[in-house]
Amino acid sequence: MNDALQDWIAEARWFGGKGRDWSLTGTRRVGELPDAPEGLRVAIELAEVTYSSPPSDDAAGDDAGSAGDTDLYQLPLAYYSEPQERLEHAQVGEWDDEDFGHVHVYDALHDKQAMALWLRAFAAPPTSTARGVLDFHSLPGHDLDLEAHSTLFSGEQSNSSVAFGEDALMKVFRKVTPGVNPDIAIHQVLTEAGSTHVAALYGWLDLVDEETNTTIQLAMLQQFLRTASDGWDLALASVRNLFAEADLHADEVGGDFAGEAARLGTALAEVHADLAQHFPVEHRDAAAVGDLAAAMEGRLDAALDVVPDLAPFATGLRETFGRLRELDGIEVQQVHGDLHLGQTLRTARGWKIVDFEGEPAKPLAERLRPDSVWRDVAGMIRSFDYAPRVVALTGGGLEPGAEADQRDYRAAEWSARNRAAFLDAYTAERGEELGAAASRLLDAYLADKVVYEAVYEARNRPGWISIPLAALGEAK
Ligand SMILES: Nc1ncnc2c1ncn2[C@@H]1O[C@H](COP(=O)(O)OP(=O)(O)O)[C@@H](O)[C@H]1O
Ligand SMILES: O=P(O)(O)O[C@H]1O[C@H](CO)[C@@H](O[C@H]2O[C@H](CO)[C@@H](O)[C@H](O)[C@H]2O)[C@H](O)[C@H]1O
Repeated sequence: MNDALQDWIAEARWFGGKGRDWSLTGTRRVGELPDAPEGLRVAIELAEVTYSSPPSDDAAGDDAGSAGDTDLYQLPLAYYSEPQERLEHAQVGEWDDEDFGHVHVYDALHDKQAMALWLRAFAAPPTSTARGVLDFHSLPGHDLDLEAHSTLFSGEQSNSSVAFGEDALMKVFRKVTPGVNPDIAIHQVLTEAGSTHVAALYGWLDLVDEETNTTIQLAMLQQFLRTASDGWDLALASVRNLFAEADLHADEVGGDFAGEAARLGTALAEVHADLAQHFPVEHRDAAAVGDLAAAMEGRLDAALDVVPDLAPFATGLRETFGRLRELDGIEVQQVHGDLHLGQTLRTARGWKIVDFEGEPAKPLAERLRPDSVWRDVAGMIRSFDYAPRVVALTGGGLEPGAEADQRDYRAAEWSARNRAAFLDAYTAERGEELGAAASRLLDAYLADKVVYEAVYEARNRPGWISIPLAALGEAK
């Protein structure tokens, strides 16, 4: 196998197999972009990664699989006959290619020349492409700016996003699976329903894979919310303002977030209503709710192996999950599935919610399964708990002379204030009170999310493991 390609995948921030033993067991060229200039070929490869060991554990929502499992990753590559100095930072390697001869290979997403081919293909879908069938779809109602230059986003992402000028944003899905991509399906439905809470979908790219007789959704093109502010950043700024004025209450400080939290609650309720109208709403009977409780208990069992510090909270958590068994049944529908403040963008025209892919580590079938709306509500509420704790942990904004316990008091006040504003607005928009059954469900989803976070932090940000543990300690 191609060692350069394997090394490059291993280092990529979107590669989800880090920390496991794996190897590149195959690459398949599934499509070539038409109309490349002389000296350049641009192709999409599917790389098959095979794991040689099971994951070290199997905890809380992390479906890393077992030995022998494979994942497919999408690699758009630019093949140049001559080296490209301007693309040195995006170099994959240099080798003899069966079709293209001796080539200098670069990550195509960094290359403005290569990305222009994608944009043109969306604007005027080619009838066929060399190898495989790359099927470019465009929704009516938006003329793409074909002069726009591409810029690759640099954030920590599980996929790769490329902005085209100020006009459009293309998200290239990295780990791909045959079948419907929920991000595309949900954006399409919400765009066509006229929702004001998502970035409008402009188009998407399917691979009609003749070898396996399946369709794989490769990329999504949507409205670029260029001037939007990230909800997480806004929340942190609000907390810092509060900490800098330790004598004042959250509602007395400039930058109070409660109005935004309420608008977020309304936006989420509107999105849930649109999703309920356009995707199936199902009833889960008491037995199915028992299965939900059992799944949460199972995730806790697995999490205890990874985070032994969860042990003192296990009995209380089991009681919270067990109380689900007293419910007669619940309604489920299409939801976001992985909602937190980092998935929200504040624009001049209100809040937008992004990334409807669900938890990327979960298998596709699970991500498409209807779930309770309270999963999304719980996700946001956990974010309101995280924000002040993160500011405190990272030493943010404590006024000289202020006591840490005063700051902790303020932190709890900030979380409670925004949780209440969000929840009140959410239930008001749905036209219902938070009844006993909903409250029980919300508590269970909150507990399930904290358990998930303990594992997530242990694996990814051990310095932050105190955040979910402290939340559990205070709830005890
Ligand atoms: N339409 C958009 N306009 C501007 N920024 C966006 C848009 N959609 C997402 N983003 C930002 O791009 C980043 C990655 O988006 P996301 O959909 O969460 O990708 P991933 O699936 O890789 O996690 C986030 O910081 C998000 O705020
Ligand atoms: O954005 P992703 O879909 O990859 O979600 C994962 O990473 C999130 C962190 O970026 C993580 O969220 C947790 O930390 C957030 C602050 O960084 C906080 O706002 C969330 O409430 C908290 O759950 C998320 O759990 C994980 O799935």
